[in-house]
Amino acid sequence: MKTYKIGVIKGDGIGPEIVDEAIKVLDAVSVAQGFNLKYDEMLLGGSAIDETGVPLPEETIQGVKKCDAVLFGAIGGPKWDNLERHLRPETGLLGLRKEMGTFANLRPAMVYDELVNASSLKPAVIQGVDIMVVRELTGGIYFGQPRELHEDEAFNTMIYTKEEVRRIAVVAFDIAMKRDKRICSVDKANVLEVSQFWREIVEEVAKDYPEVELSHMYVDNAAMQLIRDPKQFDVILTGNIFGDILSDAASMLSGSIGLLPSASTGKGVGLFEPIHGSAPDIAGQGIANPLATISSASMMLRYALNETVAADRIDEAIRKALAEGYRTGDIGDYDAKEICTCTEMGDIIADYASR
Ligand SMILES: NC(=O)C1=CN([C@@H]2O[C@H](COP(=O)(O)OP(=O)(O)OC[C@H]3O[C@@H](n4cnc5c(N)ncnc54)[C@H](O)[C@@H]3O)[C@@H](O)[C@H]2O)C=CC1
Ligand SMILES: CC(C)CC(=O)C(=O)O
Ligand SMILES: [Mg+2]
Repeated sequence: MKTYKIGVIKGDGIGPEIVDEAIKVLDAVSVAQGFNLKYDEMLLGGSAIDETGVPLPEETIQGVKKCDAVLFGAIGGPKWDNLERHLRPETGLLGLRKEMGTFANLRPAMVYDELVNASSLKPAVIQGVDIMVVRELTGGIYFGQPRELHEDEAFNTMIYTKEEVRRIAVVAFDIAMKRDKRICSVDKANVLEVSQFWREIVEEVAKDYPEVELSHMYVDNAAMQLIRDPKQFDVILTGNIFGDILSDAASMLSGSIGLLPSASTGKGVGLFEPIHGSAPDIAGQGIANPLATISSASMMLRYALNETVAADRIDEAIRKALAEGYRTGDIGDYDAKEICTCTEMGDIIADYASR
């Protein structure tokens, strides 16, 4: 029987709760589909600081390299807020992404038909929304040097090399070729030189994809257009910080940030994680929505392990649960038959996915 080695990083806050549910679902589909998953748990973020003194232990850096894919929850929280920057949990995640070379963060923003009433936007505006945000993940202002914090001033650097822009643009164009063949590249080229540079390179790459329609949009307008008329977008190609912000905004089309998954791919092993953070405000209460993480596990099966039938089973199980009115509290105001805990939602998806 085929066996895959999965790195598991539960993290902090709601991380352990939501990852446990994703594992439950993975176990159910792997039995149903006849393959084995072997899990190797690793530390990152706040829990790593507590146990080892650093947010990204060497053991984790080495451990992920030996896996077929890595499933990740989320890190961070107020407990670690007063540490110096290089010791903060988030630094560990940035470091891990860099170490793994996962420069392409794919963040689908889709609206489930079953949840068209879950958004504060009109159903006519959001029904059928299916956007793929392609976010550059290992460059830009989150990584640029110099970066310094002093008493009287502080600064960061937004920097992109030609190769960094080219390779993420290629990913976006390749994805667009399998979709509606439309890319909107989002930047701030009216103000930032780095965005002018970004545009020029994206235009260069576009020459190799004559079938793809390329447009450009400033990020402030893009934030507005996402809410005004999201269906105008197919693939959104953008940099690290803009993609981070726009994908959180796009989650409100779907109804909750607790629904949207992501896949980070690039040079080797992929990292699969929900787009949200560790939600310390609801951690430990059993009310987190595990669907974003369960969907991330589905992306892992599809993109990293090529287990497409198992991934389809999970996606269908999620739709079925939503269609039958099962809701966690974050989407509980809309067409709910039953409000579920995090664990109950995991049980339902695992059950449906295994049938
Ligand atoms: N990938 C990661 O590990 C990320 C970590 N963070 C970290 O997470 C911590 C909290 O950050 P926030 O800005 O509050 O963002 P957040 O995404 O953790 O939470 C924002 C809001 O969404 C809600 N929420 C998030 N996930 C949910 C889920 N699955 N089900 C139901 N509700 C959910 C939270 O309760 C909160 O009200 C910080 O330490 C931050 O640095 C933030 C973003 C990404
Ligand atoms: C916590 C940060 C390192 C990143 C972030 O917010 C994200 O990737 O969504
Ligand atoms: Mg974010």
